[in-house]
Amino acid sequence: MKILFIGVGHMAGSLIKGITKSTSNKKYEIYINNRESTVAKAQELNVKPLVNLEDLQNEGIEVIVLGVRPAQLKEIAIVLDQFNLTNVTIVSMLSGISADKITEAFGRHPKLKIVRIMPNINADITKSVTGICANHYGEKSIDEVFDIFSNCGSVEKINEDIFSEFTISGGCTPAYILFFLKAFVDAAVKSGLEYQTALRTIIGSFEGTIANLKKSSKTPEAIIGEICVPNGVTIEGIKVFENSNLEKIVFEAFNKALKKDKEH
Ligand SMILES: NC(=O)C1=CN([C@@H]2O[C@H](COP(=O)(O)OP(=O)(O)OC[C@H]3O[C@@H](n4cnc5c(N)ncnc54)[C@H](OP(=O)(O)O)[C@@H]3O)[C@@H](O)[C@H]2O)C=CC1
Ligand SMILES: O=C(O)[C@@H]1CCC=N1
Repeated sequence: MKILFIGVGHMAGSLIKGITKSTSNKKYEIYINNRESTVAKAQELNVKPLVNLEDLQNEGIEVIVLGVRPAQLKEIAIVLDQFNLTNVTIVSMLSGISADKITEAFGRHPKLKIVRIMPNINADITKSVTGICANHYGEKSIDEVFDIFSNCGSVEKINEDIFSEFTISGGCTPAYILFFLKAFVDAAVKSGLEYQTALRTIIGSFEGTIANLKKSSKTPEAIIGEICVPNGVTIEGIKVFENSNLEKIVFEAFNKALKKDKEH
């Protein structure tokens, strides 16, 4: 299957690395277009450059993955709309842009097959959690698109009416988790730990805790209870989180991002 990625920045680059890393049977032929840097990026990622988008028909491209920013959809849709896209599936990773809005942008193709995905930046190490949904015409292609992105981690079918909520939960949380992790590293460094030691220690603690939670049947609250020795040390930090209403802060951050996603 021939797949063309248009717009190869952080997210599409991570997805391409994930797909090329885990596809052992050479099932996919990956092409990219990233304006002037098409050839250089193709070399870097070891995929094929498609410098002129007019060649997409001659090359027999079956799936076009849009990796541009939401604000760049219109300019790319105008270009693609000139071609016959009857046998092409458009895959969009654009946050907040509904399948209907994508169809609107492609004015000449009212029956465009559209599949939306919401991956995260961990795709290159095949650890993305990717949401997927399709419009009516794209339903026929959803399973093959599901298979493509299964090479980047797990994939969840999500109703489009809850796609924004998935976006914050799966797409944004890597940044929020790293923000939290960094705050701990900074605190440890301020307390006197050397930076690399602090980073190694906090990363190790995150990794171990997540692995433990995954294999355990216990809830996060139960494990917190086991760590907080009565009258011990950990509980003092938990009290600060509780008194500063950290949960409310997280809820507000989640909902602020959600509102923005729904505003598009
Ligand atoms: N970053 C993330 O973690 C996630 C991002 N997403 C979604 O992925 C999309 C891309 O995000 P991200 O990778 O972070 O953004 P980037 O800005 O890193 O990547 C966008 C890329 O598109 C290229 N581009 C822009 N216009 C065109 C065009 N007309 N033709 C060809 N290439 C073009 C840019 O090239 P140039 O360098 O020349 O400007 C750039 O390389 C967004 O829609 C976002 O919502 C989804 C989930 C997670
Ligand atoms: O910040 C963004 O808009 C994108 C969508 C999900 C993660 N990054």
